[in-house]
Amino acid sequence: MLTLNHISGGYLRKPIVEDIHFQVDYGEIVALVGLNGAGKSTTLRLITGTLRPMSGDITLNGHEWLKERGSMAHIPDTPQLYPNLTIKEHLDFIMRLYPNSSVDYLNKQLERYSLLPHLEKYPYALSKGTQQKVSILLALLTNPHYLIVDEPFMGLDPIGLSLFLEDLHQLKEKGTAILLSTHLLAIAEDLCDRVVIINKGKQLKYNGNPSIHLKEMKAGSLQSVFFSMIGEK
Ligand SMILES: Nc1ncnc2c1ncn2[C@@H]1O[C@H](COP(=O)(O)OP(=O)(O)OP(=O)(O)O)[C@@H](O)[C@H]1O
Repeated sequence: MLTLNHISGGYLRKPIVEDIHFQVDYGEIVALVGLNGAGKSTTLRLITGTLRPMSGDITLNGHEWLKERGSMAHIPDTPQLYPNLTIKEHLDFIMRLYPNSSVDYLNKQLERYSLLPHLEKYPYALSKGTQQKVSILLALLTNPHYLIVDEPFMGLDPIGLSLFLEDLHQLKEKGTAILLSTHLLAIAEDLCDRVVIINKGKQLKYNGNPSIHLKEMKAGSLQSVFFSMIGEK
């Protein structure tokens, strides 16, 4: 499991998030939600190693983060593709780095996400949503034990969104621990097992718990619980 042990972190020595403490179990999908600027992306950057925690630590399966880092995949909010590589070259690169990736799976996914016409193109020639699909596929090909996804649903068209939701369900079934940040509370409510709320850099507690177990949530929708927890109407 992915464990955040009371981590704090930020930029230029200024803490943005403080004392964040929760876990994501294997086979579980957890959503990180909060208003703009609450600290969701900062928290995800601490987990993926783009930022170093100022205090606290992160463990993967009880081990030091660095030792297990290779089993984590990340889908950033803005696709980060290499400008000088075609889509096919990106895929070849990942297939070489992860020799256990399946060519059949790759071909199936290229077809499902309608990426076959784009293989010889460079990233700049693709729409944002198509770049997002490539970014998703690159992460899926690594067969991750931990998947960290920042705002995954925004650029996707309705077909891409439904395919990606299917893939997330499938990864969950296979036992991947999935953490995603989103503003789409209705999707989070449908898809996720638990929700962690961050407000102004602090993690809010729900009935004394570090997260909301959606199955056990009694009062109303996630949206109404979210608004009442952050103190908005
Ligand atoms: N690279 C950076 N340097 C300095 N401050 C930053 C940087 N990135 C984010 N911040 C600040 O950290 C705070 C939290 O930002 P963060 O991106 O983590 O929020 P978020 O919850 O992901 O917001 P959103 O929902 O708008 O994406 C904001 O005040 C933001 O201005």
